[in-house]
Amino acid sequence: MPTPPSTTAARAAAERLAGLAVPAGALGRLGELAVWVSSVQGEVPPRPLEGVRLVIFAGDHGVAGHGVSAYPPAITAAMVRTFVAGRAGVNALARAHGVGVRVLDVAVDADLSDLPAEVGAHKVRRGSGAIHLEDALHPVETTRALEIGRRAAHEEVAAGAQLLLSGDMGIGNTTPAAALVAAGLGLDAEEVVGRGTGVDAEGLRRKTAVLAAALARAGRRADDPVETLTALGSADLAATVGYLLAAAEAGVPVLLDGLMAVACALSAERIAPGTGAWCVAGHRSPEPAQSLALAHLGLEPLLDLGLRLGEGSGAVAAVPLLRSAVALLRDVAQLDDLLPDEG
Ligand SMILES: Cc1cc2ncn([C@H]3O[C@H](COP(=O)(O)O)[C@@H](O)[C@H]3O)c2cc1C
Ligand SMILES: O=C(O)c1cccnc1
Repeated sequence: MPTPPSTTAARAAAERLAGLAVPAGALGRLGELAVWVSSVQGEVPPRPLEGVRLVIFAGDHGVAGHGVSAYPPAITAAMVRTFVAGRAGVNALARAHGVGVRVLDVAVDADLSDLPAEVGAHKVRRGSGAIHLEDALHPVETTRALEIGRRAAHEEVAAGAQLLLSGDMGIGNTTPAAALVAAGLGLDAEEVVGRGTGVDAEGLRRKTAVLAAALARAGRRADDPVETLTALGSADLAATVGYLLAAAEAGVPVLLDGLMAVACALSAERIAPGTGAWCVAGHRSPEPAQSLALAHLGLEPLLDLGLRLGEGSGAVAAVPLLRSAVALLRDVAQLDDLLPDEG
């Protein structure tokens, strides 16, 4: 279990915030955010956030062959190549905001061995199982995927990361991610299903049926969070869970993205209660399952832009807000220091 963020630092940060040369409460959520950064860093004022790193976990999903996405599975491998080339949506945002990007092929159903070796060095399998028909993974693969994600986080922390973001790439992945949320919160398919890349009414019906069949197939196995990953998740989602678990254990804060990141944070919280305290929510996705999971974790997203891209984009877009919060609590004078001494 992760140790909680420092309450001593949070108290001292709240005191510093209350004394700033601004009207009480005028910094709104930026003030709260600055206090949170202090508490996860254990430092007042908080340190400027250097080493902000995004790891994108890529993989294919058997359900993508069953009409649950508006796009074909071949997009997954093409987008992995695009991340490596620096030309995806999240690359543009990451360059604008000084965020380092790394992509890992955990379970893409394609041969990407021509890409730099580190991309596919820990590939678990080619595609995860179609969860309405079969388990996503063999239990040994779940363990391996969790370990790959943990290792990625440890490597980033060892290289100096002070804030970690996770990204996703995989056509069809909003289906297993919604299944993780349904399993974690005891909800039905209809309550968690969303349009993902933009399926039409017929697609939404198919996706709901796939989700309902998957949840029925998993049955009581959904009561156990690791079994849930095996039955209803995927290798790339399990790796993301491992990444979030390791970040919290290392005491490194996490900025969450959309549905996949938040479904994995919910899974991580089920495995190791307290993980969510190390997370802040970057944005609200239109996917209902993301809002349901955020509410359960007690997280209120910073941005609400109608963004439904994934890749870590909503987290990267929120990085300037975290940096703004830190700058305010570090650099603004104390009101008492501006006033002439009395007496
Ligand atoms: C060109 C393109 C780039 C993307 N980047 C992220 N996603 C996002 O959309 C997919 C999930 O939605 P669904 O479950 O409906 O397939 C994932 O690949 C996710 O990363 C993309 C999707 C497309 C088509
Ligand atoms: O919530 C997300 O991050 C999301 C939604 C739709 C498609 N891809 C990602």
